[in-house]
Amino acid sequence: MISDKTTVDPEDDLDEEAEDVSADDVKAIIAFLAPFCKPYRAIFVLLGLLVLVEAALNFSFPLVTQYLIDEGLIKKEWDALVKSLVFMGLAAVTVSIVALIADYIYTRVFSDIVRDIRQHLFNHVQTMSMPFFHTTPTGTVLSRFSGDLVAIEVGIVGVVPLFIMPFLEVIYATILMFMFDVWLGMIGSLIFPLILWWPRIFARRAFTYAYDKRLTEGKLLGAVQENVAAQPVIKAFGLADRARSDFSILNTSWQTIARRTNFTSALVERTAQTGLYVIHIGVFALGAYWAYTDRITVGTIIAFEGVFLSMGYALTNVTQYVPTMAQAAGSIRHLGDLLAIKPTMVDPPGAADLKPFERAIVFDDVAFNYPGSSFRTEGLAVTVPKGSFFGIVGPSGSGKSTFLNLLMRFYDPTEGTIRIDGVDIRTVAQESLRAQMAVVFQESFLFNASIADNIRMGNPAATLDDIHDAARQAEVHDFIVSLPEGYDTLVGERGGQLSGGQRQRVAIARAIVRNPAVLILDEATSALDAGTESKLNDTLRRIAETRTVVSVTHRLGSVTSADRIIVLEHGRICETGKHQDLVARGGLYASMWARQRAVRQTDMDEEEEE
Ligand SMILES: Nc1ncnc2c1ncn2[C@@H]1O[C@H](COP(=O)(O)OP(=O)(O)OP(=O)(O)O)[C@@H](O)[C@H]1O
Repeated sequence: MISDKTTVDPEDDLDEEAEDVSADDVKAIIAFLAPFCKPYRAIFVLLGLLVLVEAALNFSFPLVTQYLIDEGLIKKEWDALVKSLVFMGLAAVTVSIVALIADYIYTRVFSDIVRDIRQHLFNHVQTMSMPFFHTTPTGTVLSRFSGDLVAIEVGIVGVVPLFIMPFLEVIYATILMFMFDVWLGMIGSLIFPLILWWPRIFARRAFTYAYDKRLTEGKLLGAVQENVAAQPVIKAFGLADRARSDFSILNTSWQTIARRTNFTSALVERTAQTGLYVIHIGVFALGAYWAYTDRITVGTIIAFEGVFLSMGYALTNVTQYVPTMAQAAGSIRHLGDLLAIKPTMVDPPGAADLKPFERAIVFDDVAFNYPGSSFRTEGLAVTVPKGSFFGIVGPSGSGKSTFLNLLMRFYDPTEGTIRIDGVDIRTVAQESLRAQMAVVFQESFLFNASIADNIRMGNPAATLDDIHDAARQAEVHDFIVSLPEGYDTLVGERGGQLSGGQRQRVAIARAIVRNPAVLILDEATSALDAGTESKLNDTLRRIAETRTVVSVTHRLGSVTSADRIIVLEHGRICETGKHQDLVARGGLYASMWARQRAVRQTDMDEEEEE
């Protein structure tokens, strides 16, 4: 089983060798698409029938043409003339109607299938555990939804008009050519090696260039993405000229590659067309001579001519579709790889819900290390009684957020257990565990929605009053009502329309409205000014009276009233106790406290001097 610790390789995004389709590729395409096509099988049967009707009518046209010319025009038989013209008229109308219905059906059904694949992929990503998101670059996941899905869409939307129909056309055209005249049929068949193999001389090179072009386009997009994200740094450090010149170098290299790619692609088409012309002239000259010497009829050479040309175009379509199918096959492989990744944090079969929190959270000699990381936390043995205010402090990188990751079961301990009211959290449904918790993360991520909606995400059942109340407690209500749109204000992408402190307070309101049994704060007040932080700390202390609060912080001032504080250093608990005890002990906590007080004193002195 592949676990979601496995990363999806971004290099897989492009398939240099994907200009051809092997039998395995075809099998893989069918195996992948079959479950998505299954719900539409009745429509596929109908589509197959329509395509066959269209093909059969197309097949009859050259035969009727031959009959019209030989019998109706050359022998001047009125009956034959009328019959063939009426048949042609009716057939043309029928073919047009049938083709139109088939077009409607296949475009509709294939867009349904692409929609289903996209939804399936999105649903799958929702099931992934946190290790997947920590180890897989965002761009890689995004490219599955953009480049790969587009390649699949282009591949499957083209399958009827660019593959199935031309393929049928090639079959019946070959039969007709031999029916008209075996020798002409044999000469006409020279078109197969010509169109199928000749362009391949250039096709490989064209494909390598196209691969280079896609790589360069990827780099260009990456450069634009980085540039937009880095605008504050670019402006502040005056890096615009450098950005322009870096981009221009990349853009010029794209232009060179694009020129080569487009010309080579044109060459591929041109060689096929030139070959077609050469054989066409040969066949036509020979046919004309044989018609002149009465070896074949005039109707035969004219009908043969039409069949030969349409077969040439059909073959060209099929050959040009092969690389499209190859790209789709590569993309299907990428999606298959992603879909094969299984979540690592799964609920055991029939896992019961965690009962409402009653007594205590216990870390029983827990140890953990991130996959592939040298950081290790161990010896975590703590008890957080219900209703307590629990502080976690320590230097940067000491493992504070890791403690929270374990508590929320984003990761499982490698040793020891975490129990809530005596129940190992690995044995209960994850959703029920997290339903009792609310978190304010270090990065206050807001969704691109209104402030009210962002707060409501904490609790979909919250009324407007609940939302206002939570915002009041988070010290952000006054600010929100001062905005022209109030609670309906859109916060922009990632909450970019708000300041860091405002975002943080909206995130705190989102956690409060959830009314959780356990409130988890990861540097929840880091972006706030001293005044707001102190008011918010009062709120958090009040909240802690009725529920459990686990707070990770650098600012020791926020945990002075904690019932218990643990001090982490290099992943281990080095001190534990209440604020006064820890200060009195004179260890790491005391020195951190002294440093923070000294900084605060200096700030206050400077303010007084001003
Ligand atoms: N997803 C991850 N994969 C691998 N290593 C990680 C991951 N997350 C954190 N680490 C590593 O684990 C160590 C502890 O990180 P953690 O975020 O728990 O520290 P912290 O005490 O919260 O730090 P800070 O105060 O700077 O937020 C760090 O060395 C970090 O590099």
